[in-house]
Amino acid sequence: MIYTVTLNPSVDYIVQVENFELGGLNRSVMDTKFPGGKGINVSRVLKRLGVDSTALGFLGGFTGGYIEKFLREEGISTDFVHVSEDTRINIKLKSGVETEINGKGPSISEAELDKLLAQIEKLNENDMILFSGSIPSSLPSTIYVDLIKRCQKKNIRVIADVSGEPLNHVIKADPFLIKPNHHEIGEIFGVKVETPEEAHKYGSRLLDMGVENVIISMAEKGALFLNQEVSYYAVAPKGTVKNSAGAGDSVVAGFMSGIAKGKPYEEAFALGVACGSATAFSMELCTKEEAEELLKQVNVKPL
Ligand SMILES: Nc1ncnc2c1ncn2[C@@H]1O[C@H](COP(=O)(O)OP(=O)(O)O)[C@@H](O)[C@H]1O
Ligand SMILES: O=P(O)(O)OC[C@H]1O[C@](O)(COP(=O)(O)O)[C@@H](O)[C@@H]1O
Repeated sequence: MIYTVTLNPSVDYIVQVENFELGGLNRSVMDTKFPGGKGINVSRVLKRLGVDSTALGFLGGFTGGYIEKFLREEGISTDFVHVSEDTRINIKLKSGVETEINGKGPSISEAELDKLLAQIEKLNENDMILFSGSIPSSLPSTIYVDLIKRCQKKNIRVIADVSGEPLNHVIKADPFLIKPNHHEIGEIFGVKVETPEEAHKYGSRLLDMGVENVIISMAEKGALFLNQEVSYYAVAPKGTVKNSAGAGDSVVAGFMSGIAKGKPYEEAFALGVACGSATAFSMELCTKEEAEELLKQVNVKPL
């Protein structure tokens, strides 16, 4: 079974304003909301690709209730720990450019965390688990390392999509796969990463530190896949961006679905890139049909 863990889910409030004026009264020309948070997006895209997963993490309040109901209506299996504070709302403001305000999220008590740890203890060797997204402020930045180690003791394959300080910890915990974007990998090494060649250079350093596989996504420039045996680069398909929130999560979902179906890394990676771009070109997460259509344009080359 595949498990996705979202410690800090969100309701994503997507609002479009023409000529946004800071400090003024702005009225939206379009607004909508979706369940969000990285693992949740991955579970939703996996479902569309025909792969089942169970979504874990913390949900609370009316926002948490909305997410849980939405996921169940999509046929996604969920087993969230219910917490006393409300799940956050993240604002995705579109006005020519995309601006995001992500909330800090509810605080998680020790008893609530213990419930998640007990769920992890029940997982089995053939399971695959994704840890992704920010960490609620009441939990330590090393929490993912603790969770990863518990999974590794059971030989569970661990994928992590995290950023900032938690990423610095996770890269030392020998995960099966991480998926930083080019800004996030640049932050690890205190450099700017702008070209596939630069991404390759710093991705290789992560492999030397013990990470088994690395996908570095580079928005409109596409993505790289690296491990000790191969390095691939895929240029992103061309199209008009409607809402890029969830594009990175879709790369992870496409790749995980390929792995779950026993495809070689090269194919799983190509599907990941197609899913990422298909999500960027739609208001919501990509459908299977949209991803398969774009897959025809994804050309994976050795780098
Ligand atoms: N402007 C774009 N044009 C085409 N594809 C895009 C664009 N933005 C994102 N993508 C696709 O989505 C993937 C993930 O995007 P990226 O912005 O790097 O991830 P994240 O959301 O994690 O920051 C890219 O590898 C690419 O396939
Ligand atoms: O946990 P974080 O880092 O605040 O990110 C949460 C946000 O990221 C998303 O999961 C989208 O992530 P990506 O654009 O990286 O795929 C949103 O749904 C959510 O609002």
